Amino acid sequence: MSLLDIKNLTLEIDLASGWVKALDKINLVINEGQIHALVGESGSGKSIIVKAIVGALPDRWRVTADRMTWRGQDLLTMSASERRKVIRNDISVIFQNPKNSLDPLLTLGEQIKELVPTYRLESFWFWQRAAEREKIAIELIHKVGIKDHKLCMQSYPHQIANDVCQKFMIAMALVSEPKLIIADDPTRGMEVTAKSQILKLLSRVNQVRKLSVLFVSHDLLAISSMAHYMTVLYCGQTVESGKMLQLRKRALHPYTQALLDSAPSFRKELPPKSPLSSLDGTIPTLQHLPIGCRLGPRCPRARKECVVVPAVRRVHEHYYSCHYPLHWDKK
Ligand SMILES: Nc1ncnc2c1ncn2[C@@H]1O[C@H](COP(=O)(O)OP(=O)(O)OP(=O)(O)O)[C@@H](O)[C@H]1O
Repeated sequence: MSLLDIKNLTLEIDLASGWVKALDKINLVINEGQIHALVGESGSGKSIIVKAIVGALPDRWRVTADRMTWRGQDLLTMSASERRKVIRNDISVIFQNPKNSLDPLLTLGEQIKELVPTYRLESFWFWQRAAEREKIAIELIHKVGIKDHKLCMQSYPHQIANDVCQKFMIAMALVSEPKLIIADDPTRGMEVTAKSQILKLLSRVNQVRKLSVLFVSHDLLAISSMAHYMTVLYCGQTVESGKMLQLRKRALHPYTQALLDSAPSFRKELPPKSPLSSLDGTIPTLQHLPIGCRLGPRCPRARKECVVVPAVRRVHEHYYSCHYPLHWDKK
């Protein structure tokens, strides 16, 4: 059974100009033990999908879906408190800017110890429990590769470097022994070494603990070597999803291909100093969404049929939404 199963998730936002569909029939399935990459340009709706999963959207926004289940339980019909309980027990989220997610007035040690769930404590007396919390926190801090646990635990969020803070967030995410970690662009703005350390850490967590990871990023290159499965978003629509290797080898959607082509490492035949290819134009704002396939105005293969939203098609485990997919030219 899949952990998370989302079918046709639609999110409408009320802007000054009226209601707009920020997410339009999004599909996302995450299986146990899988690293799933959710990829798309800035503004494609990755963060609001994360917020929709954990139920952190403003109440006035309209969320509908044909199916949105967590381990078979329907998230949409659950009461707010039931849903909070499910999320607290099973899902941990790591946000883009780790320092914004921490309390600036508490030391890191105080914050991680507070998160240790009581079921992980064996002692009865509170002073023994405090020591147990400390032990669990230190173990986790070491596990994520922070050597000086004392310095880390005594520091306030503003006193530590961003990459150490992100590793610490991963330690915090592991405290509750979740089934799924959602990492919302955790390496954004980091330099290459720090980025690769965070990626390796998440990959190790996945292998050692069999933990599922939903890795949200606009950086296809960063995650392509670690993710098993990938879903590509464009402007609030799912354009393609499938096994990472399959998508890299034979993408069917022009947008996925454009993303792959814009990453130098996927183009081995590229002569030095030649320009990287990219799609013309930019992602539209919510106020100016094109009708039908939202890639239409930027798509090199667009034809008149593209004013109708393409249905999801399936080839084995590979899903795509395009009237004129690559390699399948209509006569
Ligand atoms: N609170 C909000 N009010 C109005 N529109 C919003 C709000 N939050 C997000 N949006 C809009 O929803 C769309 C998707 O935003 P989202 O932050 O999910 O994109 P993203 O893919 O995560 O981008 P990034 O990679 O930059 O974080 C954008 O057009 C954004 O302007």
